[in-house]
Amino acid sequence: MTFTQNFITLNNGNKIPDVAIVGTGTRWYKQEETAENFNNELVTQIENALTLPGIVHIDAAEVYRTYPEVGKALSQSKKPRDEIFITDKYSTQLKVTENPIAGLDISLKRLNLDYVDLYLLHSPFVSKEKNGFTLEEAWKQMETLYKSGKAKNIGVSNFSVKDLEKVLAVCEIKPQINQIEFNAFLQNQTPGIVKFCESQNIVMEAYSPLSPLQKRSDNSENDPFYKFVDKLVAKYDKTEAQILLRWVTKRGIVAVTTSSKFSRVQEAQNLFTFDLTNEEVNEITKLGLQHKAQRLYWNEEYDKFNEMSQKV
Ligand SMILES: NC(=O)C1=CN([C@@H]2O[C@H](COP(=O)(O)OP(=O)(O)OC[C@H]3O[C@@H](n4cnc5c(N)ncnc54)[C@H](OP(=O)(O)O)[C@@H]3O)[C@@H](O)[C@H]2O)C=CC1
Repeated sequence: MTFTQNFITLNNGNKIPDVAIVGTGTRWYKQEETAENFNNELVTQIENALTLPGIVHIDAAEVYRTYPEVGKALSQSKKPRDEIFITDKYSTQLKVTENPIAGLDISLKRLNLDYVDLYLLHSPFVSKEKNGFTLEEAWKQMETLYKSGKAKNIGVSNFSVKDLEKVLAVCEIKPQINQIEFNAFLQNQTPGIVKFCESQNIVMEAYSPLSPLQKRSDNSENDPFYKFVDKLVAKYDKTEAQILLRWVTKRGIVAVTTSSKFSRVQEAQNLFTFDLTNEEVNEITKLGLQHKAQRLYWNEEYDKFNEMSQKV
């Protein structure tokens, strides 16, 4: 079987692989980085992912404390650098390094890289009092990194319309990406964000794309959403996860997933061996919207939007 991979073109003309197959947050995330909690399982998972065909997209962040594992796996891989797409994020919420410019310099050294493919501000929760710089100043630093070539693309994460408007008002380089929580049970992390990003040509990345599988009610077998997904599983001979990831990509959004099982990492990289019809995509959207919002991250900040998150 020939391998195919899909890409989305960003607003600067660069391309991004449609799925990130190893997110190094969530199940791999650590509170602190010590020799004792070095995770060999994660190294193996990334090493295995790097043997897969095509460009392998890895999602990292300074706050995940996984640079030692990512760095080790990269150093042992024979995959050429231009077949690896590395995303990294500057931690705005919890101070790890002084500012984005200092942060990326440190992570490049630690990962033994000359550049990352995508650098994101991890959240919009930045203030002069807490961080020593404003959101607008943080974005200016991101632009400096872009111009220096240390970040081939730059973007943001968990940004609302209001946050993006602040950046758009001062930017010379528009964010290429907004990485948000997105899945059938949470179709707008914050009010109107999906349509706004589409109108601004800012590509979205969906973390927690498999939320409907991660957290499932006891009587889900009678639920029309899962019944429809199972019908597609039988029709295409794919897993539930592949159906839901493919739906995200059919919505024009990059899926950011992860797994402790290599078979699932492989399934995610082999996502483009089938297609969903427009009717099927619309039906998943519609049945998903009938669910109440299921938000797994940034609850304190965004639970207030739960009702609006399932209105598009
Ligand atoms: N910018 C941000 O603020 C955030 C970014 N992220 C990024 O996104 C990445 C992915 O997020 P995450 O929420 O983990 O992504 P997913 O929604 O893809 O969930 C992955 C989890 O789903 C499980 N899973 C996979 N297939 C199935 C299945 N068929 N049934 C049940 N469970 C299944 C996996 O378990 P198993 O290991 O058993 O396969 C794994 O623990 C993170 O690692 C991080 O890099 C995440 C959160 C916030």
